Amino acid sequence: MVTASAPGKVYCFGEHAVVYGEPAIPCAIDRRARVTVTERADSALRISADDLSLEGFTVAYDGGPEDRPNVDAPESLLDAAMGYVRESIAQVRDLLDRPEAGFDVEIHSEIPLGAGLGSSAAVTVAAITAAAVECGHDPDPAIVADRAFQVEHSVQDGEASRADTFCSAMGGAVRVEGEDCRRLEDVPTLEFVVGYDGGAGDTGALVRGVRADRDRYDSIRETIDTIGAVVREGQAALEAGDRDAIGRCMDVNHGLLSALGVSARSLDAMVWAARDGGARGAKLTGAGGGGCIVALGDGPVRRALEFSTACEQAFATAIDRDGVRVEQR
Ligand SMILES: Nc1ncnc2c1ncn2[C@@H]1O[C@H](COP(=O)(O)OP(=O)(O)O)[C@@H](O)[C@H]1O
Ligand SMILES: C[C@@](O)(CCOP(=O)(O)O)CC(=O)O
Ligand SMILES: [Mg+2]
Repeated sequence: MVTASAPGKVYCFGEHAVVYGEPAIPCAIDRRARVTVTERADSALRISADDLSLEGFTVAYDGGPEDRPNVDAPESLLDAAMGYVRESIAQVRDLLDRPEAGFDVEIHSEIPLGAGLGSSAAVTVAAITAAAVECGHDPDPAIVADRAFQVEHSVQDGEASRADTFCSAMGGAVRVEGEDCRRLEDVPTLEFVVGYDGGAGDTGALVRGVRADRDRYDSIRETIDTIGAVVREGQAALEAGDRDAIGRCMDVNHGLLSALGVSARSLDAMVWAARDGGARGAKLTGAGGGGCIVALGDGPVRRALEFSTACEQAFATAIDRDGVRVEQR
């Protein structure tokens, strides 16, 4: 039995535009998904996920060619909920050339689902690591990041960048531009507050919507280019430790994400509540549509968010310098 954990993330800058080759800078945060994997004597896959918004359930796949789950829930719901774990196991079977390997997989996560904090990447990175280590193979985090990207790419119908998965595997602040992924070592300790509206967005659908508009409108292509320019300014601000400049870039980035159509009334309300509470900058994080915002600030910002009717939960968080970790083997 092996347990691995991997962090969620916030985007300082660059979500959505990163899908089209612009740079992005996500930061790992101190909220983790923990996945425990035990190899089975047969080739079945049994997944237990008690934090799922569908109230938590266990599904078992028989591992045969049909490979259908044995629980009574609509297939589309199960596929959406379990796709990341099934594909993670498929990647490990491929990596280790063990197509018949069977596993019990148990997931516990502190990261709200579909809220822009990268729960899917964290679950995927932790599941791949735990399953590989359980089979006696200690994978390099860069290999895990690449395999986890393949998972997100396939589950999200080809609509994924390497940003979330690389960040979760490596930890810290990272910069991703196409295939070029690296850690940023000179980023100061930043105090973030996350505001969560209790809702979620559909990452695949939101990315497809932006892509359709980008194919149709020059203004959307230019907005995406401009997000790239903001990320470059934001990187310089981060490396200089200039919090006012970092905050300004976050504010501009939020405006540009609104222009792409991926914000929401609740996200805008939380962004303004955070700014009213003294945040140096605030923006939505992740795919948008609902879920979380990230603000640069501390206690007063958290309290301002708690008073906002749009906000269901607010918490302080910090950059987690650790990426994926084997917790128990
Ligand atoms: N605790 C969990 N247990 C099982 N699956 C999870 C868990 N957390 C996340 N997932 C998977 O990730 C999906 C959410 O990913 P996504 O829409 O990309 O949003 P985000 O990555 O921003 O949280 C969930 O629908 C589910 O498939
Ligand atoms: C919109 C996007 O840039 C980030 C999605 O982040 P999240 O899954 O909402 O946490 C998509 C991607 O980079 O794969
Ligand atoms: Mg995701």
